[in-house]
Amino acid sequence: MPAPAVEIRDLVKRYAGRAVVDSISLTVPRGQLLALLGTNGAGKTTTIEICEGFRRADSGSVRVLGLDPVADGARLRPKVGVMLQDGVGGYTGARALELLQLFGSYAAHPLDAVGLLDLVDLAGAARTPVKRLSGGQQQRLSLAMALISRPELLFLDEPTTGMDPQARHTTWDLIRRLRADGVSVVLTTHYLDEAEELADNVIMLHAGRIVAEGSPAELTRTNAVGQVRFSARRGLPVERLRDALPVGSAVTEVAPGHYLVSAEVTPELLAAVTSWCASQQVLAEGLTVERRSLEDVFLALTTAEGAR
Ligand SMILES: Nc1ncnc2c1ncn2[C@@H]1O[C@H](COP(=O)(O)OP(=O)(O)OP(=O)(O)O)[C@@H](O)[C@H]1O
Repeated sequence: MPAPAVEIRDLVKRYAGRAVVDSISLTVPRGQLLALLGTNGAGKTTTIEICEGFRRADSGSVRVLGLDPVADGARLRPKVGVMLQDGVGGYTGARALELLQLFGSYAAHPLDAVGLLDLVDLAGAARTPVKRLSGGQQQRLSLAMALISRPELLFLDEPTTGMDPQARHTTWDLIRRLRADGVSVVLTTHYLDEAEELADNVIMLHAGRIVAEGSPAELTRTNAVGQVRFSARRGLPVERLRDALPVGSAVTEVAPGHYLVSAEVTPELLAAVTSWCASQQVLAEGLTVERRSLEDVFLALTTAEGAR
């Protein structure tokens, strides 16, 4: 069995005595995509830059494709693609295609630079100096630079920040294709829909610690209470409806004739709401179900943590 793509145990990184990564452990199995979510300054970039060998840990162990990112850096680099937050920062004088070809020249079996530029929708900008590319175009070039060496593992630091919606969707499709080809991916993002769309697993970081982890479905199921709304005549006895629902449900008349049920949303819950209404000769109109998104879970967890 090959070693996991990434294996981190009890990782600690301190600046001026303050732990900005505070005893984090995680594993990314081969071929999977992990999304690291977190508030600003949560420690996402620090964690992945330690995995990339750009920063050193104060304690804990980090193995990337079974190797030590610092001691085995020379063996690891050809296997790993890295997209930094400011990926083309140092190369603004070069033209897009030239820069990509330069990166390809470092790799043993590079992808074709022209084809790759096309894949990230930059064929028309091949001869444009990098400094004249828009922010979103620079991001796409930076992604191509991470891909040209055919990496086994990709680190993408906020890959779609600054992209327009169309470019984001193109990038998501590309990431999905890479993942389908067996490439392992670790990405950081502030876009919770991005994590929900792409990730096998999500880790939420706050102030250097993991506050939640699981698949997007697990996180939204286990950490979230959903909502059911409906309209009916005013003044229904909400306590009696609540008593007919699973323990932990709450029912309020939020405005005259408008009702809100907060509970874990299951088929049984909906059946219980509608059958109670039927028993009262009440027609529940405009019944809607709102499942909590990853964003709701994230806000709830980080707000609660922040308040401690
Ligand atoms: N070289 C450094 N020296 C001192 N403090 C640093 C250094 N690098 C990062 N930090 C601090 O470490 C903390 C974590 O930063 P990091 O960049 O890892 O967070 P992040 O989760 O990637 O944040 P963002 O979402 O804002 O990019 C921050 O408080 C940051 O100010």
